[in-house]
Amino acid sequence: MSLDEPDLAELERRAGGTGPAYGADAHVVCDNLVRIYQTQGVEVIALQGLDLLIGEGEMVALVGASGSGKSTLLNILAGLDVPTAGVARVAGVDLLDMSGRDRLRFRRELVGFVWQQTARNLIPYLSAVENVEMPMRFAGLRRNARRSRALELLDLVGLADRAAARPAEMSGGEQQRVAIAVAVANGPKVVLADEPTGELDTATGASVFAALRTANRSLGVTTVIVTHDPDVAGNVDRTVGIRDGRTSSEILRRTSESGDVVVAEYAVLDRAGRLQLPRSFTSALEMKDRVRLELETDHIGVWPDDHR
Ligand SMILES: Nc1ncnc2c1ncn2[C@@H]1O[C@H](COP(=O)(O)OP(=O)(O)OP(=O)(O)O)[C@@H](O)[C@H]1O
Repeated sequence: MSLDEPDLAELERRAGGTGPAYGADAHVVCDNLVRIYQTQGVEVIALQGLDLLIGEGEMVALVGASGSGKSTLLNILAGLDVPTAGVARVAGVDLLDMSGRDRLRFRRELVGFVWQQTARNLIPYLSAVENVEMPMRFAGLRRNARRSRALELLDLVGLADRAAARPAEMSGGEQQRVAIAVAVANGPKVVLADEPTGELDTATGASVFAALRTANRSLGVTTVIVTHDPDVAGNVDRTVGIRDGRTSSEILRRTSESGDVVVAEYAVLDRAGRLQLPRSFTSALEMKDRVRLELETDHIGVWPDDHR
């Protein structure tokens, strides 16, 4: 047998089709994720086979109309809700196959949260530094180590001088920045933020995004943010659009060689080759039910059905 020829194990692997699994290297994997809610005999399909891969250390925003499934997805990634079918994996942990104890450990050690309601993030009668220390207390870190790490994290989010302030003495933006320090206190692998700037004005919201970005870059923590903020694409690596419980579009932010930030929008092509055309495009050309496709050398043309 020549050296170039595959050996038996390789042939078996190819025959069995057991190549690397979808998203084998990704830090967050959603593969054909389905979540169906049953309320009073009525079924609501909140996620309809959603695919999403997020790399380690990436900062991604999830956007989409109200009811498109963003919070459902975030709650699943947080280990707070269980999908009906599909695969959901975060930092190597399979979220469909976990005991109650594993789930608790996952939520305490591997993920950090920032919620929209500032009051849900912080304990009102504790100072900023005591709030940041709280998760480390649960994790059993000693007092001195806790205090110095908490002060470091407050410095990271630009609040070194507010360590002694209680939540009521801080602005909404400052409270959310403390909440980011709390979320990363125990060194989670992933930070999940649900509308962290939802209650803030644009300028204050920008300071919260900046703090999330600093935490993401300096700690290397994968960051997923649900937001309605229209300017978010300029603040994150990738903006994923969710429509009707599926990923439908992506906006990528890249820095060109000359240092300019280039933002480009793409439609998502799923593994079955399905593409969701933007509603504004299909309605502008009155496309309905079916379209005609033509393969050109470097693109595919899509025309309205001319036999209607
Ligand atoms: N606990 C639940 N029971 C029944 N239906 C639910 C439940 N949670 C969400 N849904 C439904 O699932 C769908 C997706 O909801 P979800 O909250 O994930 O959307 P969203 O994109 O986060 O919306 P918003 O931007 O308004 O928060 C909606 O139709 C919603 O009514």
